[in-house]
Amino acid sequence: MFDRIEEHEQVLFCNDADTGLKAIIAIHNTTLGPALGGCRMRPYETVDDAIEDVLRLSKGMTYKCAAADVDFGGGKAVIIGDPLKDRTPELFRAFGQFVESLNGRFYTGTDMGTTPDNFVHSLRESSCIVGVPEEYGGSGDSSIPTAKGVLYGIQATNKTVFESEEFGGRTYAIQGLGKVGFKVAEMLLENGGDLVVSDINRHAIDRLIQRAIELNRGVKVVSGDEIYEAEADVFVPCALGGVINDQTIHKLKVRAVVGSANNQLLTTDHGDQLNERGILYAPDYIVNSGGLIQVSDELYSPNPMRVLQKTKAIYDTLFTIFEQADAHSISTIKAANLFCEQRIESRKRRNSFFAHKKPGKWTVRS
Ligand SMILES: NC(=O)C1=CN([C@@H]2O[C@H](COP(=O)(O)OP(=O)(O)OC[C@H]3O[C@@H](n4cnc5c(N)ncnc54)[C@H](O)[C@@H]3O)[C@@H](O)[C@H]2O)C=CC1
Ligand SMILES: O=C(O)CCC(=O)C(=O)O
Repeated sequence: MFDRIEEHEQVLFCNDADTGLKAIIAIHNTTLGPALGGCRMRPYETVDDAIEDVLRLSKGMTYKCAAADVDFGGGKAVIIGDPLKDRTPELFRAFGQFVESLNGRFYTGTDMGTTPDNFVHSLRESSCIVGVPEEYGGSGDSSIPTAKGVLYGIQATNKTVFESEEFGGRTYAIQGLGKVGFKVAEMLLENGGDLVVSDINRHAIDRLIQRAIELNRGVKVVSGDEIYEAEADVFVPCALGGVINDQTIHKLKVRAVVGSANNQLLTTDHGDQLNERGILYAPDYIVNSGGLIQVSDELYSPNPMRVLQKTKAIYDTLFTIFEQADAHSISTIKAANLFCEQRIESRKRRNSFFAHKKPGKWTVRS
């Protein structure tokens, strides 16, 4: 196990027989601050799959925090269970108790399979819960800034590939129409984009079709694997990770990949392969950092305008990464990783300098 967790600082297995909670919390790196990352719920086939997912996701958060320049480090949690059946208040309370046991080393909120309402129950047990509804003192649904960030990412990518940041006149293949994907799809439709979409949940598809009718637009629905070979300009993965892999990469007909899904590339090599195929990859953890930007901003008094301003920076950060990749003839994911690793390294000195006791620095809610 120690070989497997490599550079991760801590992995906590949480087991509560009464509520059926089986969760894993992984803290990857706390150089920049306490770990922060959402909690995913999935009916993982094996515990091994859950471990793999939480290790990859928490590492991604370390890079995401560095890219977004926030005072948090990388962590993430996964709950092994079916979001359609197992999301009981008791289970989320038990989860909150485990989060609290980490004594401020880990902050969490929503991710795939969970909603802000679920964490209202965790909040009864822990002060380290972010992104709960405004009426509970949180910053609310973090998928809203995440989706806006994806739109900024698409603009920057369109400008680089098509020399115009306009959304209209282009076709987007969106995989996953959940909290983030639906909002992205809706905004693209509103701005003249054409859509090819897929989701394993029929209800999610029907909801988008309904919205398209309201907007006097149409959407093309494809099933499962067909999304990879869709005739589109941009692939927008908004569901699971690892979707750019040996089986899918040769199917892509798009000129760019920009989406919210965490860990879209199965390996860094797949970033090189996209590069070789002339497909511009906008690194996931930069594009999807809007939610992190919002929840990390809970350190300060609420200000949605400030969050929007910080989310807009995704556009500029992407240009910096595209330029660095170009200048050094490396893939965009390698350029992004280097950018983040240098930022973490430069902060080590700052964070090791003892100034004075700052009890409030990471107090999200007193
Ligand atoms: N919620 C947020 O603010 C953030 C989400 N992300 C990432 O974005 C992705 C989506 O997150 P959410 O929208 O919050 O999740 P969600 O659980 O609300 O939605 C996911 C959607 O993907 C669909 N889906 C699952 N497997 C699929 C497949 N094989 N093909 C097509 N559709 C499939 C589900 O049916 C669901 O509609 C995840 O990878 C998540 O980690 C990243 C940053 C922040
Ligand atoms: O969006 C959130 O609530 C936290 C950030 C996160 O987990 C993510 O960006 O994947």
